[in-house]
Amino acid sequence: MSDISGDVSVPEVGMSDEDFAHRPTVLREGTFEGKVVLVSGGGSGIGRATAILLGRLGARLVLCGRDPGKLESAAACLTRLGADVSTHPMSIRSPDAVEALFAEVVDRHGGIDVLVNNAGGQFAQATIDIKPKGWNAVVDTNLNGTFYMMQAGARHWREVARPGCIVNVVAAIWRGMPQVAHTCAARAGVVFLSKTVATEWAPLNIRVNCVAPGTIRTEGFGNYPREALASFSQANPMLRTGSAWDIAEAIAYLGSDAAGFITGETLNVDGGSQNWGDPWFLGRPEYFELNYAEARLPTHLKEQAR
Ligand SMILES: CCCCCCCCCCC/C=C/C(=O)SCCNC(=O)CCNC(=O)[C@H](O)C(C)(C)COP(=O)(O)OP(=O)(O)OC[C@H]1O[C@@H](n2cnc3c(N)ncnc32)[C@H](O)[C@@H]1OP(=O)(O)O
Ligand SMILES: NC(=O)C1=CN([C@@H]2O[C@H](COP(=O)(O)OP(=O)(O)OC[C@H]3O[C@@H](n4cnc5c(N)ncnc54)[C@H](OP(=O)(O)O)[C@@H]3O)[C@@H](O)[C@H]2O)C=CC1
Repeated sequence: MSDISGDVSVPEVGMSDEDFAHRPTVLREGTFEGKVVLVSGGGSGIGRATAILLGRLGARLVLCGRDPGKLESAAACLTRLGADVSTHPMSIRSPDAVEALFAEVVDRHGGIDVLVNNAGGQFAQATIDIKPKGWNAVVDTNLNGTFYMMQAGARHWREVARPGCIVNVVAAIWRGMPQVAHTCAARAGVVFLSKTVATEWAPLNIRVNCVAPGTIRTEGFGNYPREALASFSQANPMLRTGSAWDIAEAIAYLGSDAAGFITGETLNVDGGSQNWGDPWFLGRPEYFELNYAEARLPTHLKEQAR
């Protein structure tokens, strides 16, 4: 599949395992040799691409997520590529499940070197309509779940007195994200949690950074209506979506020794969405049409225009 969709209507979804297995990378073979890397949400999309890239670079992989089938399928691919991999079905929303995960991984692999907190997700809804249960589900996954994983990682590294590294996948939230306010708030929480613990945990030799993707074509796109997908290609000045590989390479960089003096940072991999463009998760409301005529202006703006 081409890197540039060239189609500003609806982007194609996803690169294949075959692409991930063979795509050239600037990262040196053996960069992660001897390292154990835990990737949450490693069964699909960005997490899967990251696991395959790191596996190619020598990492031993630990994949977690809720769906055992997705994890097994990713593990089969990694095994074919010669990587050592274990899978752990669980939800990051359960602090007990997170604790059990770390115990299992330490038991099986002897420890963890890099933690990639990629698991997450949301649903699109106007903020005014979000119910408490929906708000809590999204905050619980993206903020609380990520916190449990980060804290478990830090406790592990403190206990074994070994250096650690955390890379959190957030989103390019810097101008707000209409129609997904819950995830915007949760990701902002993760960014500032990361900045905070980057300082608190520096004495433990733990680095903490984030990668903020713009619109990246993955299986996750299947959760959004066609109108949203059309806007995803128009959410940045490059007028295209990114690939899971774009994010995997950024995660690999921040997780490697090449980024040894970087902590508390957020790397945007978003095609410039901070500067121009806007994704609409339910489609663009009429109010925000760019070529509106005065006749379509809402009453308060018509009055101002007179
Ligand atoms: C301005 C410049 C910006 C630049 C660019 C910024 C970057 C843009 C980002 C681009 C696009 C992002 C894409 C992705 O993130 S792809 C990854 C997507 N994957 C997912 O989102 C996973 C799918 N989602 C979920 O699994 C769920 O949403 C959820 C996270 C909530 C899972 O939790 P849980 O399993 O507990 O959820 P439930 O299904 O039980 O639902 C709980 C309650 O949540 C409410 N809800 C859930 N779904 C919906 C919906 N579709 N609509 C409305 N409400 C929903 C509801 O209250 C549920 O409870 P009830 O069912 O009892 O009512
Ligand atoms: N694609 C994009 O445009 C963007 C994506 N992101 C974020 O990047 C991350 C990866 O998304 P992407 O690869 O695109 O989409 P996916 O939907 O493929 O990935 C989300 C992953 O998170 C896992 N997950 C969700 N909830 C939980 C949970 N409670 N416990 C454990 N695992 C969980 C899912 O696995 P399972 O279902 O098996 O639990 C899945 O593998 C997400 O956090 C997403 O929100 C951010 C900005 C843009």
